[in-house]
Amino acid sequence: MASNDPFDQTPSGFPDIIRDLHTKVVQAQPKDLYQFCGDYFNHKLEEQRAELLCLEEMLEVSDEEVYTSGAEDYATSSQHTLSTLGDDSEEEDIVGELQHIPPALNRVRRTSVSAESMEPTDNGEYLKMVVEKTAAQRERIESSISNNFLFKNLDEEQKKDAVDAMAEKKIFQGEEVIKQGGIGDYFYIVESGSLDCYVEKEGDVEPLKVTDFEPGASFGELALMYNAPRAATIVATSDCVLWALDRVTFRRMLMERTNSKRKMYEHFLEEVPLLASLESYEKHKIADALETLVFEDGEVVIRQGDIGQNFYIIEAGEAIVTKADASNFASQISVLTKGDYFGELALLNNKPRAATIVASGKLKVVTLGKRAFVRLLGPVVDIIRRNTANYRVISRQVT
Ligand SMILES: Nc1ncnc2c1ncn2[C@@H]1O[C@@H]2COP(=O)(O)O[C@H]2[C@H]1O
Repeated sequence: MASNDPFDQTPSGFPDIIRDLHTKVVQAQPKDLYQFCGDYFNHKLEEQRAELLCLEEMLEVSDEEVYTSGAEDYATSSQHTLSTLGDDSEEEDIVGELQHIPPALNRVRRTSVSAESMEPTDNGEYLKMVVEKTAAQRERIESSISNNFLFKNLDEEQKKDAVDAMAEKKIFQGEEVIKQGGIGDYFYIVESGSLDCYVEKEGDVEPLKVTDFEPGASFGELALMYNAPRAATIVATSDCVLWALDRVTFRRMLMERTNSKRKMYEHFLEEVPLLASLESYEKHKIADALETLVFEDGEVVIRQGDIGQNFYIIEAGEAIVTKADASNFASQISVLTKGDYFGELALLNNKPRAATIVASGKLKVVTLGKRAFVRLLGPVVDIIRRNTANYRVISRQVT
């Protein structure tokens, strides 16, 4: 007779997982149990993903490719695994292991990777992903990431790790790179081509295009950051070259900073009137690109007549706007406070700065470069243009 005890259905392996977690909990005595358990499972998922990526790629490439390329890299961490590849029974074990991967995880995307290894760090704490590539490919990645805000504050060593870990992915027009609801495997940077991003909400007749991506843009971070299903579908609108960064490297290198920047600016950006019509995801992308600057009382932020490259929003404090007439007589036009913006005219019309802005007391601003201004504030440029009409009125009053 079939047992009614639900614990009889416990999948094999589960008690071991719980026992291991239990041991770790007893050792760490965490204050926040849910967070600790969440972190534990995330870590396990990352380890599993890293191993699977490595195993899959090794099974795909020929032995010759594996042994000849990056032999140094394999010498330590992967030697025992590689040395088993020639042995049929061991290879079956590896294949068997892969077959136990949940089907969606098993659908790891193919890249034009010739060989890939996981390299132990000096302190042996984690493994680094190394995807073989040519000097020309490295140069192309370096140039692509130099256009991307998330990579801006990495030190040289971290940049090298990122370049090592990236894999080139060629996409044809019409191809779907990410499917909403799918599992997050890679974070992507666009080297060339363009892609559209669609979100389908429950009850929608069809997916809605929410944004598009051009060279220098990146996408695919959400599922990796939050261990959530893919939040959007991304389709190439032309042939594209993308650089794919695996989930483990992304989380180790970029997640913390991205997360903390988005959190840091979240509240402030919600309160900026100019950005009120933007979706919260668009505000997150703005947060990625923002830099905070602090000016002391009397310091000039922008000077009339200079060539300007930046756009500013006031985070705290006040700024005084003055404009000089033809005889160089300066009059105060207005006072800007928290949430107000300035510096847009020079970016919109490629002309020198039309006024001088000076800090009145301590002034904290966030700034966006011209490229980010164009890319991220595109949806509100009409509002900005409409607002500039006011300046013309003010400037007529002054002159
Ligand atoms: N409005 C949006 N909502 C959700 N994701 C978006 C949106 N616009 C762009 N995206 C990107 O689309 C990606 C789909 O995969 P991810 O959920 O991993 O990460 C998502 C974001 O990088």
